[in-house]
Amino acid sequence: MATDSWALAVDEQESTTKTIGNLRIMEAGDANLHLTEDDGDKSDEEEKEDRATQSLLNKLIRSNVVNNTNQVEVLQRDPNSPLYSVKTFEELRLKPQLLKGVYEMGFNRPSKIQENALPMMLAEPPQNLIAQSQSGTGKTAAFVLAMLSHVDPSLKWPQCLCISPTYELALQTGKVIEQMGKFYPEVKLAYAVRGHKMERGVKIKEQIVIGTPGTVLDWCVKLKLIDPKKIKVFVLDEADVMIATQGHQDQSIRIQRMLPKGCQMLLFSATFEDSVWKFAERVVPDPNIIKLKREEETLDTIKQYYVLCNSKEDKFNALCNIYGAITIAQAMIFCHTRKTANWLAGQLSKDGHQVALLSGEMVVEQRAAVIERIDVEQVSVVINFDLPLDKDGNPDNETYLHRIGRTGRFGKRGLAINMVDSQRSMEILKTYERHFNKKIGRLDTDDLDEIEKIAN
Ligand SMILES: Nc1ncnc2c1ncn2[C@@H]1O[C@H](COP(=O)(O)OP(=O)(O)OP(=O)(O)O)[C@@H](O)[C@H]1O
Repeated sequence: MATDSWALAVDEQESTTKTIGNLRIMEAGDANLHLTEDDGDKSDEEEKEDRATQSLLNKLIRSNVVNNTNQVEVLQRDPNSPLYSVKTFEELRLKPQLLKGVYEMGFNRPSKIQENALPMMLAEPPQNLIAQSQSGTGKTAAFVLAMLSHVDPSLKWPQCLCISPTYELALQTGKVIEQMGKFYPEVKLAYAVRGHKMERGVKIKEQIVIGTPGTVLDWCVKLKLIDPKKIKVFVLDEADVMIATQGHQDQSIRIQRMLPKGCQMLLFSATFEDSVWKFAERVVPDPNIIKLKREEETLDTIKQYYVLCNSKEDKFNALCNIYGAITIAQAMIFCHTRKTANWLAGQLSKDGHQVALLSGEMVVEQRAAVIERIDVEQVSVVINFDLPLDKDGNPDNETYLHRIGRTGRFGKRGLAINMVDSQRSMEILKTYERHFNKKIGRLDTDDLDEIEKIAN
């Protein structure tokens, strides 16, 4: 990212982020059409698993930092100490090889959360920190930089320990460490994750260890590969996802208890409900706290319409008419069930469209592969083949917002079309209209001139 595009470009990320749980896309080749399906009921277990999956998918589709215009809230442990914030990476006096790594990653200046978090994390003596900000705001990059800054490469034992809720998330963070530390090859990284079989008592020489709580605990206690007393920086990432997984909370606290006094404790979370907060306070004593409120999205740059239909065939015809009348770079289509999504994908493919399907039945790797091939910036039209509903069948404003929010980015005007197939769905549409206080006009898809007009 040679320009400041990261700062402009990314209000989209959170919307993508949020919706990924029920965003299921279909794909073939360089598809220009994505079909998504939201499956209704989920058990608690599935919900939990979804959180980690969602978090991983967010990371995979993101290439930019989320721009957030809200003010950062900083609560200092010692309110009398001066509050430092930086506008450049130079001000942090990083090791040259790390600064080079940062620039090589395309970072021109610290993100909003980094402006405050980095000086705190790099201060001497080390300060503890609890930081909360939505996904994509630069938390991972911040703590990776802090870990890399604190290690002494001449010492051949673990000095920084980072725990993540899942194997895949740990690998993703590991990748960031490797990228940022590209010009600092003396610093080595070990992965304490399942499948990485180690022999008892063989000491780990790598200075940074990243892993999941269970394996890290084993490496510290059972196998004695890590001496927890020598850890200088402890990072607990994705605290909200962490506590959603059975057992992780206790394991994390057990690890934290073994660390020496004076070890820097850092905890990060995308959300901050009470349970996360209670957990954070147990893990991080005397913390500084940094919070960045989530950016609220608006639908101001998006033109919204509805189309009256009687059946799914009718909806399909309407869709074909829309495609016939306007040029659509990429569309995202949301269906309520897998069955509808499959059926529609078949119909559209027959009609010569390139279609990509993301569905609940796909495993995370498949979904990730699909997502990586989709260019969210090219999405100019969002179609609710079925209106979003919560699991009780009621309107779901947040999902509506996040679906529609995928279009109309980067100053372009976006287009959102809702298919309405019953009195009930009309009522639901009206509630969306009232909630967002934005008119949703009727579109007659039999009138090609009219469709052409809305695209201008
Ligand atoms: N200062 C920066 N300038 C430009 N890009 C940045 C900056 N900091 C981070 N990024 C990029 O922004 C994206 C999000 O950053 P990061 O992963 O650190 O966010 P996060 O808050 O940890 O979110 P998540 O937990 O979902 O990963 C990444 O692609 C990262 O490379």
